[in-house]
Amino acid sequence: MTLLAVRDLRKSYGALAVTDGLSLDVAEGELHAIIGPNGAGKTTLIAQLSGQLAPDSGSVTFDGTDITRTDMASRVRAGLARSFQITTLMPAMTALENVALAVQGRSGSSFRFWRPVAAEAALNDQAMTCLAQVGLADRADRPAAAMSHGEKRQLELAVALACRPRLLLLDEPLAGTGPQEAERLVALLEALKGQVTMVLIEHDMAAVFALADRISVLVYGQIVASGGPEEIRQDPAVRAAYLGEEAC
Ligand SMILES: Nc1ncnc2c1ncn2[C@@H]1O[C@H](COP(=O)(O)OP(=O)(O)OP(=O)(O)O)[C@@H](O)[C@H]1O
Repeated sequence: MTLLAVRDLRKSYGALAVTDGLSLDVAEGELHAIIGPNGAGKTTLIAQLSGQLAPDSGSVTFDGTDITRTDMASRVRAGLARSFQITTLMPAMTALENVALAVQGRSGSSFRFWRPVAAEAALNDQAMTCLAQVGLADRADRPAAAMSHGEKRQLELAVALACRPRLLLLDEPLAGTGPQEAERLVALLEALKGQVTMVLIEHDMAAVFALADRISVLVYGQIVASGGPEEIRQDPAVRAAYLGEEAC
């Protein structure tokens, strides 16, 4: 089943068509990577999918509903969440508190019928589940500011998961991480596969080809190829436009 369908999306800055008639289908359950050279329009596309940026024309449909003109908060409530390059962690708060805040944000007033102590316990339980999902259960009491870069990225993922997304938009999750941190994050994303549909933008090609079920290649604002990792690796147009022989 197609969870996210993008049709003929267009966004220009002056004469520069950054998204140029882009169409894309993301199937429920898959990890769909979007790759492309610098300036191809990947971040601009994610911004339009998350609702941060309005397209000039075209449509975005999520789970059968047209969300092209829906704001970010409504998209998050509908199950479309974005992580990385946007999440701001509260540095002085612990990992648990950061995630609990996100759980509370998603739940709205649903905890108000509980006694305060029980409400806090339920909130923390849910937050702990998200921390455990990203391998940070033993860091629950650590302030975000005291965490390593890689741990912060894991925590951002836990915050995104607290929104219980059906589709997670991941914008360069490995950026700025060292080899060991990157390895841990890749293992984490691998473990999340199947639990949540993911759209991944990532420059680390080894990670992309290891993780993706399908890859779409974005060049000059258009998807020039979509397919499984092997298909994309062998595609002559992709090799010419982007990957380069040394990457194949
Ligand atoms: N607000 C803006 N105003 C004008 N031009 C912009 C704006 N945002 C992006 N651009 C231009 O649009 C093009 C695509 O940018 P975008 O950041 O989406 O590419 P990208 O594929 O994510 O690149 P990278 O891989 O380097 O992150 C670039 O040429 C960029 O300079």
